[in-house]
Amino acid sequence: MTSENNGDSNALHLLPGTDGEQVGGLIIKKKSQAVSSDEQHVFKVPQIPVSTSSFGLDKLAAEKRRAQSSAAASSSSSKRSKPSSSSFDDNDNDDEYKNSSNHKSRHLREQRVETPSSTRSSHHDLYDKSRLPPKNIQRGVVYGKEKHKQHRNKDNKDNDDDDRYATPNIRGSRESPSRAQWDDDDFDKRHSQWEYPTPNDSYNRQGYRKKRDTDYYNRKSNDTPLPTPSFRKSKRDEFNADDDQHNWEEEQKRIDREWYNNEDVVDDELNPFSNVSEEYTKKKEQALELRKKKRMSAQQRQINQDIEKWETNRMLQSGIVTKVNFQDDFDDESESRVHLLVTNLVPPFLDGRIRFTRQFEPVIPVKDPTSDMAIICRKGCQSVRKYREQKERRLAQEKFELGGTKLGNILGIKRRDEKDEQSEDVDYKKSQKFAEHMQGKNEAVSDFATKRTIDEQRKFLPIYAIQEDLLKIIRENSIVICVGETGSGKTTQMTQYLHESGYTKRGMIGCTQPRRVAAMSVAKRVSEEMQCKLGDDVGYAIRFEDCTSDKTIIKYMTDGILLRESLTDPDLDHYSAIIMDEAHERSLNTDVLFGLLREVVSRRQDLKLIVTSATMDSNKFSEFFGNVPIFIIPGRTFPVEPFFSKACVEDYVDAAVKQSIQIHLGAGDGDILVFMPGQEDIEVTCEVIKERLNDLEGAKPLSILPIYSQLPSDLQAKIFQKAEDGIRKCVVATNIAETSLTLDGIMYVVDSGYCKLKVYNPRIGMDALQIYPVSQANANQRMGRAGRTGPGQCFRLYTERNFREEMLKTNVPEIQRTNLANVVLLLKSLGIQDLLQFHFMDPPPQDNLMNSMYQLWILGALDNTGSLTQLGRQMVEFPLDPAMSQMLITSVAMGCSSEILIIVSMLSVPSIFFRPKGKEDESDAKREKFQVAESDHLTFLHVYIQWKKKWIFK
Ligand SMILES: Nc1ncnc2c1ncn2[C@@H]1O[C@H](COP(=O)(O)OP(=O)(O)OP(=O)(O)O)[C@@H](O)[C@H]1O
Repeated sequence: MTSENNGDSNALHLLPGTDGEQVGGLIIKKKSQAVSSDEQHVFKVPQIPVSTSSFGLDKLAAEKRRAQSSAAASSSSSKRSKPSSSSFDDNDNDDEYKNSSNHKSRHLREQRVETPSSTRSSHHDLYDKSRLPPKNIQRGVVYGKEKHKQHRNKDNKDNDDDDRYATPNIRGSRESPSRAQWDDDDFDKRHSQWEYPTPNDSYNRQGYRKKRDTDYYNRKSNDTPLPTPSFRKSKRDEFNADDDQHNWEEEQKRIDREWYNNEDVVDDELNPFSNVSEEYTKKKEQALELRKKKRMSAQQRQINQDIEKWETNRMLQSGIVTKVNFQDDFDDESESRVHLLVTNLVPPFLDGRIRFTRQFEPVIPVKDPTSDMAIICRKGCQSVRKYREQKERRLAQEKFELGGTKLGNILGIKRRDEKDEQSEDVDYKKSQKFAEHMQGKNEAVSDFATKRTIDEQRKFLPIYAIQEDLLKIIRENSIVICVGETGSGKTTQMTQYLHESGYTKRGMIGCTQPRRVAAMSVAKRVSEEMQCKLGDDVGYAIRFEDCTSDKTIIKYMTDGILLRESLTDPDLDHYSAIIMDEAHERSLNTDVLFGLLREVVSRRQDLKLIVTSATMDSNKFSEFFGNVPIFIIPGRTFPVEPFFSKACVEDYVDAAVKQSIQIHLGAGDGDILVFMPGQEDIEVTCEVIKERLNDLEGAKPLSILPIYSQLPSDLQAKIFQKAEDGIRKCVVATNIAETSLTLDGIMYVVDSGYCKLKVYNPRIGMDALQIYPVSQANANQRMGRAGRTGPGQCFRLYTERNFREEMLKTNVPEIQRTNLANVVLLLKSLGIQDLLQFHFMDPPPQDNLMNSMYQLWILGALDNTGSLTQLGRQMVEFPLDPAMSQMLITSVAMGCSSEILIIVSMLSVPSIFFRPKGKEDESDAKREKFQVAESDHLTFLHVYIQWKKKWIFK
């Protein structure tokens, strides 16, 4: 087009201005004027609005205008004659073009003669609708709105700039906006847009339609072909009366208004909602949505949610969708993500290059993990499980007990008799006064004890016969291993023999025991034999309880106490002789004491060390101490007959109950001692025995007594007392009654074959109490509790094959299976820097040792070289776990030592909260009153403070 224009004067298109004289519109300059030939062509952004046609229609229009003006000059009447379709179109288009600039004002509709139409117009339709009954009118309006909406929505997709690009109407004979023509406008009916001469890119249906409609309504009357008779005119003629005509006109106006309100209103001025902002509309829509939602009932909402969930689930299941709310999940993930910086801090002295022990592999306290007994103890006892479930159910039922409630009163359900409960109440404050209970003289039960004097009883013991030989060998050797049957008199008699031989003139005779109860009960027995008050010549010392005095010459104590004493008195100068009793138990402290005492004896020639042991360990002990002599005490006090189970017992509680009842009902006089692994087993056994005896008619009464370490001391002491009215006693105990304990009257022992052992788990750094089969040595010790004051029987709830093939000969030493933090701290404080140089009878495994050292390093007790720090040195002084002693020391700097002291003290004794059987709920409720939500430790402190307040008040 540009090349054409270059040499043509017509290339300068001057469009006429609005007043005719003024040149207006777009002026397209010749290219030669605009740019020099050598200048490079630069495309410019087209000016909008531009009314020129890219197809040269503007030029065509100009030509036509010229032709028109000349034709008009020749014949003015030709204007009125029916033009050819093309000329009419062009003329029409031209007018529209002229009016396009002020088209806004054209939308005001005036009443005028309607263009006749071959088909019914929309206006006509509306008129018809107005004549319908009101119901139909309303329906019709609604229908019209909807229909119109559809059109509008369709049209809105198109360009809105139709006013700017007001394309001339070139539709030939379609001059009437009739319904038929409206329908014909449908683009689908066209073959192509290009069928029409103006393929204006801004052309669109709406624009076209609006243009056409507005043109139609605003066209001057003389633009309408006159010869066509007016439809309205003919209608109006039908009204004869003036009133009718007036009504008709009013009705027409109303229809018109309605039409404007409902039809395609293109002018914003007429649109009452044109000034409404989008924001307002949005708000309104949201409010409407909300209202809709609110109206939905909760039930319906839930149903909808469920349906939605179900659909999502189906979609996921079918595999169409693999993930829903991926973005949400992602957000949640990012919100909950926590960045952790994990630093593996290892002290230099634990870098793996240094060896600390000769024992590298951990030791499992079972001979064969696939053996029957090992599997049974892993599975746990069925009776215990069942009882636990029943108990929980019963407690749940009790919670919903109706007695005492309003509903219960209505139904006539009475509350349980509170008086009965009160009468069962025990004064639990007295419970911890163990020593008081041990002060009174134990009443003899057996013939052996009742019919013989103490002297006679002593002389009856196997050890009495070899007294001189024993004393001789002790005199000649610093260390002697003494082996003898259970009950032969090692624990009670040797101390007295040494005293009688004059060893107490140079110092005390100390006797260590692995268990507290044993230390107390044996001291009590010896004090009786020596006819002195417990704590005077004969006393005992256990943690937190020292029952000795300046006069004490024979001191029974736990091995931990002697170990502590070795810290302050490394050569144990207070002692002239030390008996390490029950050495085969291989407690942690005993093993450490072995190493220490070995050194002490080498330094002190006057110190005598006697180690008592079961037969199996004697050689090992002898070798450890340098092939020292082994002294064997021949014979036993009374025979004990062992009975093995014929088949392997799975439910040891049930078997023990049956065996105990059988003994009680069928066997001769004598008390029963049942060995169980733990507290829960004991409780269940006691309960089931009681239940079954109650069910039996004519069964003799039985005094059932439990004993375990967490039981208050007064209840523990009950096992040493004679049962009321001389009825049979049945003691159900853990292995705390296994060694050194003499319960007068025990003739029958029932051994479950299992015990609980503390086993250290290096992965979690903690000790755990787990059930394991006992060793043969333990089984013999258990059997030995019978036959001390008379012949006895031992019922073993395992087969002989179990005993021989599945049980270890002796215990796995505690040093090989527990946390060693305290031991390491102790050894370091004793100056043993290199643990390899310490003489362990059985060295601890590498993992246990390393973990314990790491724990101490974390607590600040060891430095980077593995040496004891100042803090570590202070920590050794406390008979506490390293963590607790560190807490206590740190509290001084933080000014809260009095509070921490209380907490640590309460943590170091058996639990202060006692849950009596059958009163667990009551006990828990009382405990809750003291509960401090933040911490159990603060709960302890709170309990103490409350107790102190009450005590001061009293
Ligand atoms: N409280 C007691 N009542 C009656 N007799 C007792 C009592 N204590 C000990 N005896 C008697 O003393 C004996 C020796 O007991 P002792 O504890 O010294 O034996 P032991 O050889 O140490 O046995 P174990 O190795 O089992 O500890 C018992 O067999 C028993 O006859």
